[in-house]
Amino acid sequence: MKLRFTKMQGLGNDFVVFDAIRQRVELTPEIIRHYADRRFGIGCDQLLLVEPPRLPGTDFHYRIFNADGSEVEQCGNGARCFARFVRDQGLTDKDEIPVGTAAGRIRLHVEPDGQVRVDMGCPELQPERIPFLAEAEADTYAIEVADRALTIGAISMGNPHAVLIVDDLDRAPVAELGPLLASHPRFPQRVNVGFMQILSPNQVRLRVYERGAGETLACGTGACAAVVSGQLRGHLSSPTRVSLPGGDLVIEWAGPAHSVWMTGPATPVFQGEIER
Ligand SMILES: N[C@@H](CCC[C@H](N)C(=O)O)C(=O)O
Repeated sequence: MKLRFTKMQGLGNDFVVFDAIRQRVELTPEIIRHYADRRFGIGCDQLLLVEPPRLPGTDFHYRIFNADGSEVEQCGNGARCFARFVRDQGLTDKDEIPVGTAAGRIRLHVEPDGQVRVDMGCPELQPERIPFLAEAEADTYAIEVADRALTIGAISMGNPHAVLIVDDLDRAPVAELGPLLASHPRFPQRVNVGFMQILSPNQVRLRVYERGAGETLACGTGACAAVVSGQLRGHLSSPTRVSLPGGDLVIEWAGPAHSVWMTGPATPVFQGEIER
């Protein structure tokens, strides 16, 4: 028996997407790691499952798994690919699609030019809800990593993010500090680590070392978290263009208690079948 899948990408952050409404998809961490493997499997940063709705007022449920097999709460580039997938597969003809994830509800808007605009919900800043071990909520936190004193922003977009500001993104120690921060004991569920260079109040450059996937070409929730952190620190104003190695996203945020909006592309790459 074979399983049908679609390979998709959002700014080079790539996904294997399964329709789990019209076919039975059984996954274990080991199977996910196999499908995600770029040599022995299909290859992806994350695997996405399209399921029937679970939350009232939603049309679908959306599950996300990192390449290491871990299930996560949220994925921004994946959300845009999800919207494109359910329309391309004839699962909906709506332009506005309410979807449930492990982090709650998100709303996907397919624009006339094919870009997808996503209401990613409100950022969570309380340390215990990120989760991050800290005495009290703050815009920045001091943290020690490999004998270095760093300053980070800590934010949840449904999934946890640490954001560092750097002077020169090309020389940022992503490969060195990314894995150390991603598994830092103050982040009990690990964390995605963003390195942001500020070019102007409305433009930044960003690289993200993702929990469970390593450095990717783009991270949608990472872009949202970076802009929230930049605004909280007084460096940015809305909207902000975020230039990632794989391309640009536009992020809008009107401040605390408001949703973060993300706009960007979603592209199918190919369809295939794989042995179950
Ligand atoms: N690439 C994603 C985020 C995927 C999940 C993340 N690695 C995590 O573990 O939280 C995005 O575009 O947001």
